[in-house]
Amino acid sequence: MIELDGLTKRFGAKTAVDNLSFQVKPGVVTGFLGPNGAGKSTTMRMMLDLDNPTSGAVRIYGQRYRELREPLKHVGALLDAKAMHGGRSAYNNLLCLAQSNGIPQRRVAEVLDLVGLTPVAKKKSKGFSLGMGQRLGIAAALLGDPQILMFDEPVNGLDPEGILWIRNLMKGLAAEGRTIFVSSHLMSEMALTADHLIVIGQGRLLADTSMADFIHQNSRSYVRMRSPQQERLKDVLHEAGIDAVGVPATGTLEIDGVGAEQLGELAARHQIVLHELSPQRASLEEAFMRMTADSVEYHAHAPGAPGAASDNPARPADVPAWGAGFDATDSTRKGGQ
Ligand SMILES: Nc1ncnc2c1ncn2[C@@H]1O[C@H](COP(=O)(O)OP(=O)(O)OP(=O)(O)O)[C@@H](O)[C@H]1O
Repeated sequence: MIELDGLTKRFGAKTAVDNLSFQVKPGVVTGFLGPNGAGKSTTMRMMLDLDNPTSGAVRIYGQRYRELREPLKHVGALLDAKAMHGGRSAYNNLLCLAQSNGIPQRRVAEVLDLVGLTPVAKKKSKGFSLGMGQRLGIAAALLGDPQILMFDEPVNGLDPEGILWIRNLMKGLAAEGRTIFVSSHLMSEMALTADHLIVIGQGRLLADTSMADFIHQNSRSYVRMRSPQQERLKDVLHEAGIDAVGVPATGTLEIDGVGAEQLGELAARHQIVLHELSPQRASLEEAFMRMTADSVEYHAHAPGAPGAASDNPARPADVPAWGAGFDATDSTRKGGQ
């Protein structure tokens, strides 16, 4: 269990983290989300005592991180995969960490095997690719077999097989009763991995809720209809007092607040052929963009970019335009740090 109580961090006039209070509980994967500059990394650094809070506190098992004896046995963290000593081999990097934390040497080979780096264990880590560096960082986090694991952008640079591997690893570790806290910009990945979400914007807590509730509360669900008799269908819906919004790009109608069953039966009564009748479940990305729209500091202004279009009411025009490009551009940026 990790507890944050009124955690605040100011850099001069800038309040990076603003009175954050939440708990990260064991047995589930907790995702940590927020737009660029929201304060995620600063929060994680304070959790690990790498930065001092301006006020407030973080408690891990009721103690500060720096008060933990042999901390790697309690908390494993991947914050910056480049933190390794580049001139040392993967094996020696982990061996140094193990020795300074009273961890048996045999554990080094175990974690290298676990992350798939055994074949390059003797190679200097400065020659590692981004993905190999991530795996080495994850190996370091796992070294002390800790109950708490914190990962900042763990899938950054990993190939699809690596992404699947870390997803299953995190879920497996949570199923063992460990506390898993993970930040990522990859919304689709977060939706598959996290059970619970902490969302921050401009340093402040925006949500502390289950994944299902977050999506439910922050997004619109609707039914999509497509028919070769679109105009007739529109008229029938209109006569029934049902508002339908046309989406020219897809040639579909979108209907809020009426179930697919009712719409299907209405169409059938009027002998209208349907080519599509599908309830739309909102994505985490959409819910996230709706919730954080007001707290995004760095807006992209790409004319015509996905998300800027106003023809789809599921993604309103006031939502920032970094929609589909967000994952890719941001993980690249992170990787360049
Ligand atoms: N050492 C520092 N000195 C001054 N300002 C800082 C420092 N570290 C972070 N900040 C500022 O604090 C805010 C929060 O930054 P932080 O890196 O924690 O955000 P983040 O949510 O991790 O962002 P991203 O998703 O872009 O990595 C930003 O405005 C950042 O510029």
